[in-house]
Amino acid sequence: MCSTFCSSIPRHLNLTSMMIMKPRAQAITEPPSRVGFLGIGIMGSPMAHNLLKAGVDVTIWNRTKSKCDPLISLGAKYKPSPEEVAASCDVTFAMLADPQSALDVACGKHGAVNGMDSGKGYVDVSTVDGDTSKLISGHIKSTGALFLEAPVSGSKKPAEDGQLIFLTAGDKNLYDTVASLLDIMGKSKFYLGNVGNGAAMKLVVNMIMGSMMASFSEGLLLGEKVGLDPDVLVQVVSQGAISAPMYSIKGPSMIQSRYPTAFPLKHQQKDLRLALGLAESVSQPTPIAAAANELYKVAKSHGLSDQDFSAVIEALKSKFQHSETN
Ligand SMILES: NC(=O)C1=CN([C@@H]2O[C@H](COP(=O)(O)OP(=O)(O)OC[C@H]3O[C@@H](n4cnc5c(N)ncnc54)[C@H](OP(=O)(O)O)[C@@H]3O)[C@@H](O)[C@H]2O)C=CC1
Ligand SMILES: O=CCCC(=O)O
Repeated sequence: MCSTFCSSIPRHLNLTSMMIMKPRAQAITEPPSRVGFLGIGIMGSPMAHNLLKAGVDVTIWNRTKSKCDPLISLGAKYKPSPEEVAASCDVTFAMLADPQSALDVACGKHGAVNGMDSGKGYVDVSTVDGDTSKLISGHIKSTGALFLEAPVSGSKKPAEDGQLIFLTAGDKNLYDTVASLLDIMGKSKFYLGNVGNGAAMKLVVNMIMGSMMASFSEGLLLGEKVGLDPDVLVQVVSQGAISAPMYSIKGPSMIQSRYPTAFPLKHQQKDLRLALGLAESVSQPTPIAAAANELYKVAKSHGLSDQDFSAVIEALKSKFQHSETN
């Protein structure tokens, strides 16, 4: 029985991966007593808030200080640099926009590396490529500290609800140490082995998601042009084999040309770009993701970077198609 089951698991995941569902009880077992959080944006803010609500001693930093104010008023401590946060905490989380900002905050002037030491840990939950993650890991580990990459699946609402999915890789000791913190912020966590595997898993998942949203956008607009009721189309899609929460959650507002930001379009395009780089590195053809990436680039060029990624549908509307060809 086991050999049949085990042989159905991809070989590279078989020995190093495991998924642990969130235990029902939320008890914290020996958590790090002082936790840092760098990057208080759409995701970082609710994640740090959930730690605070669970009674964790949280110290925060954000490039734009004003975004820290609501959490400070709820009891978070504040330090004026990543270095000072890392120096004052046992474990520091980072939720930054992209590879460059993740690198700057970890390794730049007054970066977290300067405050790290043996006995401390750094958990990067930003979505970056494997090479960036390995670079940050190398700098952190050169101080004697431990490193875990832990990008998340799930958006603003799951972050608020403590329902994220952590895709972790790196130091298993640190994974074990922060497990109870991940359980506060998420509903499940995967440990995937060496640094780079968490980033790769995240990029593959978001590559699929970006293409799905682009395809959904085409379907909505085609349906509308041939006279179908878009609300009924969303219902039909939501009940069949291609049903995905994303369609029923985003569809109704897309029909009204509204894109309240949960996952910024610029970050989805960044993830497609990084996923295409990953595919290139192993000569894997990804023509659908490449076409989707072009669409997100068009949307960005029309000022939609900070809208939700569902705004990619705008890039398919005739006003934008015409301006592209004129
Ligand atoms: N939103 C979502 O649904 C999800 C996002 N992600 C990923 O999580 C990460 C954060 O996303 P999200 O919270 O949505 O994004 P936001 O744009 O809301 O937050 C980005 C954060 O990065 C900081 N930042 C950006 N550039 C720099 C820089 N040069 N130096 C220092 N700090 C910088 C921002 O600081 P400042 O406030 O000063 O601009 C902010 O704290 C991204 O990697 C994204 O791909 C993953 C899962 C879901
Ligand atoms: O990186 C963003 C992912 C958003 C989601 O998983 O819903």
